[in-house]
Amino acid sequence: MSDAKKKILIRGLQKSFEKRDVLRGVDLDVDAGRSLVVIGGSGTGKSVLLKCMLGILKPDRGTIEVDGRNISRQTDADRRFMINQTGMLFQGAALFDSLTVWENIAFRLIYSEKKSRKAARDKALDCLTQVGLAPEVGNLQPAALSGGMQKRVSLARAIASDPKILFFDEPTTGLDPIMADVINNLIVERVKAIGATAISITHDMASARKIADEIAMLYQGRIIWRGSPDDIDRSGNPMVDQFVNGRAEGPIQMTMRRS
Ligand SMILES: Nc1ncnc2c1ncn2[C@@H]1O[C@H](COP(=O)(O)OP(=O)(O)OP(=O)(O)O)[C@@H](O)[C@H]1O
Repeated sequence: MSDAKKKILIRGLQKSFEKRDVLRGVDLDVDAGRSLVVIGGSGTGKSVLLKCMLGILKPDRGTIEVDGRNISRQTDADRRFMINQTGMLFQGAALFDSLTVWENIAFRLIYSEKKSRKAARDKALDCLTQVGLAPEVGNLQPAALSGGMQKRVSLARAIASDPKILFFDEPTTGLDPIMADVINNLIVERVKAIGATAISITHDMASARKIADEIAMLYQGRIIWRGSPDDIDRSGNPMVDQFVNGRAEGPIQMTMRRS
């Protein structure tokens, strides 16, 4: 597929904070309808990369194109363009405690898309069913739910607007391995069902293997390897190998910063 057909095309992305160069020229792209997972150690800049794509952080240099439109200048129109086609599952589920479950799912439908409460509630309950929860759950407060149920609700909220792009930020953090697998399966199923393009960031390799069509590894501010989940165990890259196998010994040295 030529670059012009890419859903998201990132070239030469740089972002620094004071003296710390976090992104040093990231090149990354994803075809429409594919699922790309970015892996990398703690503090390598995965969240910074995600925030640049979401329009929360402005890159210092480089471009981010979505459907051929450069959104890296992050004008109000660029942000609206992204918000209108994006759903997001946040690391900590990030549900509003003061709203019921269905109101959380329907929030954007009511306040941004101006749907009636009835239409938004119907859609929210449908989304709840899609993530394997009974409609009655819609009337509960988020605090009454387990962590796994909260993630399901967060996924229901992410898909409620039928987004063309879905972002997943550490979707399995805080879940036991079995619930993590349930969430991974749901992500794969729902992303395929709505035909969205998905970008996830995680350091959970089990999750990456499950939800990715392609995995890219971020290290020292650049993408150092990219390939299919089947190829990652024979990447031939010592950094990838160390990360995938979770070894303390190897070329990647973890540094502890003292404040
Ligand atoms: N707004 C900011 N101001 C200053 N430094 C920041 C800011 N955001 C991120 N950083 C720094 O950028 C680096 C990368 O952070 P980031 O959160 O992207 O890492 P990460 O790969 O997502 O890590 P983790 O897996 O632990 O969440 C860190 O050193 C962090 O302190």
